[in-house]
Amino acid sequence: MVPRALTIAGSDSGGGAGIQADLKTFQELGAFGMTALTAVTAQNTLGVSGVWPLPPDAVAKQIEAVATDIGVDAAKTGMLFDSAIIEAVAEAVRRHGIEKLVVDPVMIAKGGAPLLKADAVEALRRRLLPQALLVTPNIPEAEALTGLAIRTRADMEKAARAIVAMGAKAVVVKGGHGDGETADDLFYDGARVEVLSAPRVATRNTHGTGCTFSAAVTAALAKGEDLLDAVRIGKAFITAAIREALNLGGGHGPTNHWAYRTKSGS
Ligand SMILES: Nc1ncnc2c1ncn2[C@@H]1O[C@H](COP(=O)(O)OP(=O)(O)OP(=O)(O)O)[C@@H](O)[C@H]1O
Ligand SMILES: Cc1ncc(CO)c(N)n1
Repeated sequence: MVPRALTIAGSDSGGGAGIQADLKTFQELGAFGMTALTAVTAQNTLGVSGVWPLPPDAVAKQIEAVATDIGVDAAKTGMLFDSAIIEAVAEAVRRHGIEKLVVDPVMIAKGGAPLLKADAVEALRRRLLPQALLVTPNIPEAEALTGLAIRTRADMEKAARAIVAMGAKAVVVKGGHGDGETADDLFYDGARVEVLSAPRVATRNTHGTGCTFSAAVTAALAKGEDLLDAVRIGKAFITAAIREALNLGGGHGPTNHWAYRTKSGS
């Protein structure tokens, strides 16, 4: 069987984040990629200059079109923009029985542009998290979801436990925004805590790191990996992509989506 992976996310014209990052990652990992577009952004490495959301019905219809014909082994969500789109996605995921769902709770782009309305955090928490196999917040997103301040490893774990208590089966709180020697992510599935660690790369080319990581986990899940193995594959994929970053644009450049394939083992 061909592994089938769906991304429900926004378009990044710059190609480093959003559905573009997701499709490239799916392809690199040998999963057949499909998309349900939530919004179009005009964006490059310097920032976001425009956002045009799609009607919630258009998002639901895209999910229905692919789920009822091609089938979905695993799906991820990225930029969802507002609570009406979140409601439509939550309902479509439930109706089509998509069980391997990775929720990347995208809120703010690297340059500070909002990709989710402030009043939609509640809808994310109430409607989508209970359906998630995995939620992948960065530290500011974990703080917004839980209301906790996160400074230490113990704080990351406390937030992870709170997110699982909201109904998600598992969570990875990503430590990319820290400043230590290593970029450490904390995994919790209601039973065990695992820290995934990689050397921190000194670079500003980190546009789309979160999208790429969650897409790699989704592709691995579509291929039948179990959850913690899929998260480890995601970590290896993003670490290679950051280490071999492409120096494109004048701001936060994209990661290198082919590095895991071409550089692994080196
Ligand atoms: N400089 C870095 N060196 C190594 N790993 C990093 C670095 N920055 C981020 N990572 C890793 O990349 C993954 C994505 O984490 P990050 O916190 O950057 O996501 P994010 O903020 O959601 O990204 P974005 O919003 O730009 O898509 C995590 O595994 C994190 O540890
Ligand atoms: C469309 C889109 N989704 C997600 C992110 C977060 O990196 C972004 N910058 N743009």
